[in-house]
Amino acid sequence: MTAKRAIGRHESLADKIHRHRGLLLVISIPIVLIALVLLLMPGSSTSVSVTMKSHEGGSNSRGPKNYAVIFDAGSSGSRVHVYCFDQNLDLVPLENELELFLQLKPGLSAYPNDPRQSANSLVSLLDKAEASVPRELRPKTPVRVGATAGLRALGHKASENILQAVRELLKDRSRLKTEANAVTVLDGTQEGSYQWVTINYLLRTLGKPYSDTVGVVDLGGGSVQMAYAISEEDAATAPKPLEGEDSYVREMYLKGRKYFLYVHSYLHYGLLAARAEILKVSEDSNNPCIVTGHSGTYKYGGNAFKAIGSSSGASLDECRRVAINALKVNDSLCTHMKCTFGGVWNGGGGGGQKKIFVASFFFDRAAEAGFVDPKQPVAEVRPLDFEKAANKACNMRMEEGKSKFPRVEEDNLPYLCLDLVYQYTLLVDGFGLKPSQTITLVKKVKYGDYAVEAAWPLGSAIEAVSSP
Ligand SMILES: O=c1[nH]cnc2c1ncn2[C@@H]1O[C@H](COP(=O)(O)OP(=O)(O)O)[C@@H](O)[C@H]1O
Ligand SMILES: [Ca+2]
Repeated sequence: MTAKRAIGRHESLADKIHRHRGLLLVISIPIVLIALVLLLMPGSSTSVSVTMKSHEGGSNSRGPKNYAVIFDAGSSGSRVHVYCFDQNLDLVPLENELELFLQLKPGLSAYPNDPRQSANSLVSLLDKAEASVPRELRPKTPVRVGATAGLRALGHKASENILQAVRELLKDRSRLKTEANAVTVLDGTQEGSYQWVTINYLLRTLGKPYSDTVGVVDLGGGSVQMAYAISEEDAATAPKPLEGEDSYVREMYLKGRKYFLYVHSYLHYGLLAARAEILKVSEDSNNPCIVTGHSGTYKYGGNAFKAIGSSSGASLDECRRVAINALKVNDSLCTHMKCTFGGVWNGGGGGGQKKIFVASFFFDRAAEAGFVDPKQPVAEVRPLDFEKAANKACNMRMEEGKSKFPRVEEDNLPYLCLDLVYQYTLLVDGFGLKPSQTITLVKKVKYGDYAVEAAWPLGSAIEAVSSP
């Protein structure tokens, strides 16, 4: 025994390798095979953006509670979400809600020439978010800032200056942990996949077969995303993306299952960007989408557009035609099996798109138009509800607005016909939904006794607390 131990202690590395060669061979064969498969995979898909391990064994080496602070630097406003997860990656309450959620307007991109002021617009959110994390956990708590369409559209130099100012703000003012790449412009497919993770996490469909998951649409101010899980066979036939675009399919491991996620983000097709596209068409004259009695200018992305209603009234049909043109639905660019619009592959449909959860401006406008209850977290509607409301909005005069649509914000009233027509057109002509198909408009998703905002930052938080 003693002799053996003595030998073991003085064994050289070469001896060890020799002694364990059988074991090493067994371990290395699958590693080499996996590496080969990864190398040979077609260029149509990128792998793992959100890795969420199954935590059944409670193998998380961190403390019992993990906080994450995620800033959503959206084109129309900035928001912060603070979440707290237990070891099983379940959300646990912070005080009496499952998240801290705060928001303000305008967004970072409203200060294109003043990076410091842009970054400082986050101070009040940062201070309150940090205060909600227990003092001793702050240095272990990741903070991320994800900017979306607003900074994407601003161009590289201006947006990088703003992000740098935000990095400095976090360093100077906060004790939260900033990982490398914590402050970035999210690419559109990342934003779409986080949104899909958020909603399916809250619905507890992650880990189930892909056809039990739900698809998501997120209509922001600057861009719109669609994401849904597809079969491995469909993923294999994904066309190559257009030049300069991200690939169509992301592979993700979530709760022990591999998903092939079709995801696409359409930059410049967000609701506020679409208003500009639609107003451009009429230049200095009347626009068929603007409510009668309004004459003004619409500002977007540093440009101003005339927004003048015709004295004979807005027209649903004419406005539809302009919106369809703006979407480039019948674009000759479509070289794939089937396209949505603008030459983009539609993902092939299938089980992961049977149920669609539609978020952000879809919910907000439906609430303002009065066909969903803003106090409810979700509402089941059909695209034709948008058309019906559009018909009413396009046929009113400005002075009737308050009585016909009491919930509409004053600034939105001249554009209510335009917004509702665009939303209907996007769903039906763009994404190819039937006007009568039931879809779920979502603001929040019920999770146990609570309701959580249906927004991409939760997907990012899940990644932040589950990555090594
Ligand atoms: O966390 C959220 N909860 C509810 N609504 C949200 C949340 N985040 C964004 N929104 C909604 O998204 C819309 C604005 O989109 P945003 O400013 O994020 O544009 P972007 O995504 O194109 O950058 C608004 O209707 C806003 O209310
Ligand atoms: Ca957004």
